[in-house]
Amino acid sequence: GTIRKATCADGRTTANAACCVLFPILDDIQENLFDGGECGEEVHESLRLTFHDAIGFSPALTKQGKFGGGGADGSLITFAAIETPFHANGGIDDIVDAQTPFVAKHNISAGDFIQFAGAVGVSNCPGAPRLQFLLGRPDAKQASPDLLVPEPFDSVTKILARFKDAGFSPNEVVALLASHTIAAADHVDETIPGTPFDSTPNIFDSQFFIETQLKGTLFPGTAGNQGEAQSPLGGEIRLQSDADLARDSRTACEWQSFVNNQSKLQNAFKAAMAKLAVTGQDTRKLVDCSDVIPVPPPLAGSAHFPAGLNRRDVEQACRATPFPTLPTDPGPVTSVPPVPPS
Ligand code: HEM
Ligand SMILES: [Ca+2]
Ligand SMILES: [Mn+2]
Repeated sequence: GTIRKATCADGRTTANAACCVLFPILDDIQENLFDGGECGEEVHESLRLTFHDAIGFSPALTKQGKFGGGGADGSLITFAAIETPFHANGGIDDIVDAQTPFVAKHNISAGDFIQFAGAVGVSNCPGAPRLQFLLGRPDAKQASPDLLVPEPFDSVTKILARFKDAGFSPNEVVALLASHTIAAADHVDETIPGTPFDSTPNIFDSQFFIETQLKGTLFPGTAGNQGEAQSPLGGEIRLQSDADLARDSRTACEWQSFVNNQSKLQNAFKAAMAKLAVTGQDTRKLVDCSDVIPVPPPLAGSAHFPAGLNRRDVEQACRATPFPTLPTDPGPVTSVPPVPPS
């Protein structure tokens, strides 16, 4: 049949007239939440929020006759008073507080807003895929139960079991963790807020998968923090869970496969995020508004070992395939600067 496009009030077009409501929200959040279209702190936190909202979904609990959570239903905003104090949600109150006025101001459910803001935010990051966005999640009726969000001190077995319960395979877990390429931690080591997980926290590249495979040699701040492992670079922080997933036989080869393979990285993250964003939702009732999401800028830079490090620093964990050959960044060993708060 003919593809009929809707022309919205401001002249922009989208596949479905129901999606027109999103353009004013897009403009508002780009300007007033993401500081004019940056891939910075608010984008990183908005992406983390898509996960913490969606993963509140447990068919295993439902089977026991308990409420298993509504998944990507906006409960983290609607029932913020209950969910933000959960231990694994540490620090999430910042972005919940920042997003709540936008939900109130626009005619959109909290569940839709969280996933829309995540998809728009990711589009500001060079090298990212253009994420899918479906519109129409109903309001959450109940808060998520506690203990469904993975912790950085959980074992690989526990993490994979939690994701399996929510519907995700080990390969999908690894793909979702590409999110940590545009990420920093404020609360793992409270003395060094804004410390990134890779050397390029504003670029959606494979440096996270390279740098997590390097031998850990230092703590960027204090030692002894729960859920932290040694990192290979000053100014960079490593989660115990990321260190373990990079080295576990169930996940190591998939982890390594993203190194210097931008198209696989983009496709796998896009597919896994499409699934995450509708966790617990009836997709037959949602409208595809993906064409409202901006096209991300292309990748800037290419895969490399950070200055001073090379393949001898790799802790090879995938037995099937050798680590890809990469150049070392020229120049003296440097320390990664923090993600500025804004
Ligand atoms: C094994 C699963 C995971 C664990 C244990 C985990 C743990 C963490 C921790 C501890 C932080 C630091 C929070 C802080 O101190 O500020 C963090 C940050 C982040 N996480 Fe994860 N995470 C996991 C999976 C995911 C997934 C699936 C996504 C998204 C799809 C995600 C997106 C992010 C982002 C974007 C940040 C950075 C937030 C910021 O820069 O403010 N994480 N994660
Ligand atoms: Ca990066
Ligand atoms: Mn942060």
